[in-house]
Amino acid sequence: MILDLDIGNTLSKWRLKDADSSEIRSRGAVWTREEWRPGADIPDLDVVEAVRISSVARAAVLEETVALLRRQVRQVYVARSTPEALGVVNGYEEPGRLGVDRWMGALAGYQLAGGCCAVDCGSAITIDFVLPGGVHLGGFIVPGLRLMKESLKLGTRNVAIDPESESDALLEPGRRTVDAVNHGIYMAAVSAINRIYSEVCDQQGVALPVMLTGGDARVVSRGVQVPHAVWPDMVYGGLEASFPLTFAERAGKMSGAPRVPEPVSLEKIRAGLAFSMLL
Ligand SMILES: Nc1ncnc2c1ncn2[C@@H]1O[C@H](COP(=O)(O)OP(=O)(O)O)[C@@H](O)[C@H]1O
Ligand SMILES: CC(C)(COP(=O)(O)O)[C@@H](O)C(=O)NCCC(=O)O
Ligand SMILES: [K+]
Repeated sequence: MILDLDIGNTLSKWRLKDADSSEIRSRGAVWTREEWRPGADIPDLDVVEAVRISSVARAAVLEETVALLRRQVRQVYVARSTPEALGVVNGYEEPGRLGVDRWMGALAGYQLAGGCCAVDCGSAITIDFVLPGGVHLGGFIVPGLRLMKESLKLGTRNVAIDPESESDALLEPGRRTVDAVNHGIYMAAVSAINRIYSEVCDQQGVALPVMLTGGDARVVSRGVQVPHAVWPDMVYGGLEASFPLTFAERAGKMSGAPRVPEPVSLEKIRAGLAFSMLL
């Protein structure tokens, strides 16, 4: 079995992948807000022959985790943001400072669709761009839905936006605090994504395929106007591409990769931007 770990600022996600059949056998998440207890809730390591890790937690947490895993698992691979990988050139002035979850997402997106806009809706919402030739432009970082809500300190942090709610309903002015907050932050997040996507495609003269991942991907998806795919395993896809272990992975296959819809034409994107400027 292969254990894939995606340690984020809010949740540490794991999945167990069968190295022979490529099937995902189990998955889970550990709430890791303030501190991550290495090893907690992680499946039985006896069956694990390799671990792949993407972590944006504090360095000490990662070190502790790796030390603990190394005692029981022979192969431990830790992803790092590098100046170049898999045909993608990191756009950061200091490539190592790009969040490794963003780098994994960008690599996975490029492997799947060529140039892409990779959006990760977690503690933060990150929006990264890779051009068809593999140039990563850098990206945008916006507070995530939960962070925005918490920062208001209005006691609404634990009332989540209903993932089934129509984005039209979320456009209406709220008539109680919880709705005003939920509708407000939702609009802040999706408006930012829609606008940023259009601006960058316009600047670069290319319509890019869009993919969304992260804990809030499903709800954010309802407000993203352009064609896009939701890809819960996008960060894991970057780990598979960076450290291919199975036959399928060596052939470039990432499990759970979605079909990515064709982007709308650049003319349409530009018309949309021009229209919003007139208002
Ligand atoms: N069941 C859930 N538990 C925790 N957070 C959830 C859940 N469902 C959706 N979320 C949202 O997902 C976010 C965490 O997403 P995730 O992509 O795992 O973040 P990170 O990578 O920053 O840890 C939370 O901030 C919250 O807004
Ligand atoms: C921006 C992030 C906090 C997002 O992390 P997440 O919301 O997935 O927990 C993370 O990618 C990070 O710590 N990045 C380093 C700074 C940067 O990417 O510029
Ligand atoms: K994120």
